[in-house]
Amino acid sequence: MKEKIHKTMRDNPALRWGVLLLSSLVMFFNYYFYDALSPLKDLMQTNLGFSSSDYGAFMSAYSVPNVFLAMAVLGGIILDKLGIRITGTLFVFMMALGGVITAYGASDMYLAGGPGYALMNSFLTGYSPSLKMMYLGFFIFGLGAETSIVVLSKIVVKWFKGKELALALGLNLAIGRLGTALALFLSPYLIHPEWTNAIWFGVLLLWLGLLFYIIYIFLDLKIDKQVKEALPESEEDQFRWRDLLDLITNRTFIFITLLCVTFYSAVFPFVKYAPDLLMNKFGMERDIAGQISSILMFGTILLTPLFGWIADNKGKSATLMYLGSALLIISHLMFALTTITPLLPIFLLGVAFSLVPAAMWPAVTKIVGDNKLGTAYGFMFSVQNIGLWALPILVGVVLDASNPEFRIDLKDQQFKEIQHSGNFESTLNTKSSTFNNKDIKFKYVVYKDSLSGEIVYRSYYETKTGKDGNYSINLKNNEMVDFTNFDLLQIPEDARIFIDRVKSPTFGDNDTIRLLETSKFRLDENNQYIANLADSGKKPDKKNFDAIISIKDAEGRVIYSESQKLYVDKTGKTEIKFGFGELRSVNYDALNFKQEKYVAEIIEPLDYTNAMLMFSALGLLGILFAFLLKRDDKVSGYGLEQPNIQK
Ligand SMILES: NCCCC[C@H](NC(=O)[C@@H](N)CCCCN)C(=O)O
Repeated sequence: MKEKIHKTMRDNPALRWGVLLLSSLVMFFNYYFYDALSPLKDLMQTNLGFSSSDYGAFMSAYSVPNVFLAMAVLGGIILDKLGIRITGTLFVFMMALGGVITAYGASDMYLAGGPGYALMNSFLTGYSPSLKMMYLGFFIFGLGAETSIVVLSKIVVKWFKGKELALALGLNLAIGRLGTALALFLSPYLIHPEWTNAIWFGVLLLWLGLLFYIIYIFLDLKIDKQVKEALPESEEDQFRWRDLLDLITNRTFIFITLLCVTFYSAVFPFVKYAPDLLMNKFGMERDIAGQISSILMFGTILLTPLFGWIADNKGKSATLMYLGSALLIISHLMFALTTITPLLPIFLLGVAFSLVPAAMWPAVTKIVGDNKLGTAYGFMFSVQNIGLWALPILVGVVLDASNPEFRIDLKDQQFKEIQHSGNFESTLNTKSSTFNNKDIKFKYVVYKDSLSGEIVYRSYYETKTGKDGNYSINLKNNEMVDFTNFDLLQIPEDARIFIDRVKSPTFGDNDTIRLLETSKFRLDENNQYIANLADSGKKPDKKNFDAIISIKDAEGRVIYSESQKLYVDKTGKTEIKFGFGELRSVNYDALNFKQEKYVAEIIEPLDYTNAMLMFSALGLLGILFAFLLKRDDKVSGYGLEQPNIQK
């Protein structure tokens, strides 16, 4: 008798791949937010008063629920009981909520005593209210994020089992990793005019993720109806405590789990510090540091499928993991002990981060079998999170201990002298010789007062150190002003405003067209000014255009200049809001400092040597577990060196 074939939505390729796209985008947003704050470490230090230890503690909050509440395991059990729709919505919502709380904890509204500030200020008073609120936010985000990864993987399995499952899971992970890469790349560009915009953008993506998940729910409802009619309910991949017991008594599984925790602890927490390492050790600009860090992730997107193919078709998974662990040590040691171009260790790390995951996750299926896979991954995630929790804290503590005096608080007298002469001399106070005879970059920050921590002026300087780490600089030659409080500018009566249209995004000074030059302007109380371009007869050809707006004194010296996108209406009017664009330069002497009111500090580059040695030591542990795994495989006969695809 001919068997009746039930076609379901799974058999429609467009729908199946559409579901993959939806779930992968949620994964993308999850990974994006996880690393959106990594290029902002120094901004949390200057704007929120974080130390490196505070930053590390905040970053590790993600893993607290997964370690102490074993959320990755518990989430799996909840998923079995409540199903994909309720569990997924709950946990994706937690991510989005956690994102809002994190961003709120850094916002001006909160810092000005907004809701929750007093409460957070009432306990553990040694820690700032911002740190506590942001910790809570990242905790809730982590609570949602790890279980969401389990739910999203389950969705992919649901739609692709018996079809292109390996490819779909690979793409799902690749798109997630793209999220990390893009966060590292994009966040440095989103800090203007307000640095917290980079966090809020990540929050926006998380809510978009929730919307996509809700759209998916309708498809899930429909397919469940179809599958119920077609097939009896499968119990095989449900969580069972007995499976967990089997797993933790399996030596090979324990070795691969230990490799998982040591390996991932030397990568994900490293990424949290990578942009800051590049800015401090190599004096890079934030955007370049973000771009170079993101190469690591972009590289894995290309290389992981390649190594996955090798493991599938040629085998040698245990050897690949061994090799990956060795590369990890080499790369971290390069960062710790050499000043070789960071592109090389980043590239090696990218290869390592492709080799190990490509070989590891499929190898688990050989050790535990398909029906225990959910439990095995949940357990591995929970153990892995111990490393993701401990390492950021440890690295932060090591950084603070190795750089006890990297902030130089300027005494009143020194501040006055700088106001007068601009000159500043010092010697870098580190124990290593990393900063001798080297181009370094440091930051100069002036705060309104020590209590509010409100920044008046912040700029970056480059100089060369001598053989003992000594350096001198003229702080009034502001090389790159990052922020200034426009309200404090003293604008002379005879000042002129200039509006120049930027012709191309990669402009030089000759690539601009002057649209307006006038001395007849008045700024209102919000520093706004409405200009009429029709008066000058040079209306731009577009409604929205990139402009440089500058204020110069009668001698033509720039007092203030920033880039902004302007909008011109039909009548030629355009509204300029000073202080909202990307700052280009400010004249230090025009800042109306009242000397007795301000406090200032120099922030020197951090010495990362010890922190990187710690990552290298983790790599060493990884190679030990990879060796034990490879040796054990010969005895246990799981065939980790055999191709995954049996011909
Ligand atoms: N099928 C398992 C895929 C795991 C991929 C792995 N992700 C993790 O291990 C997560 N527990 C941690 C993610 C933290 C960053 N969002 C990966 O290689 O990304």
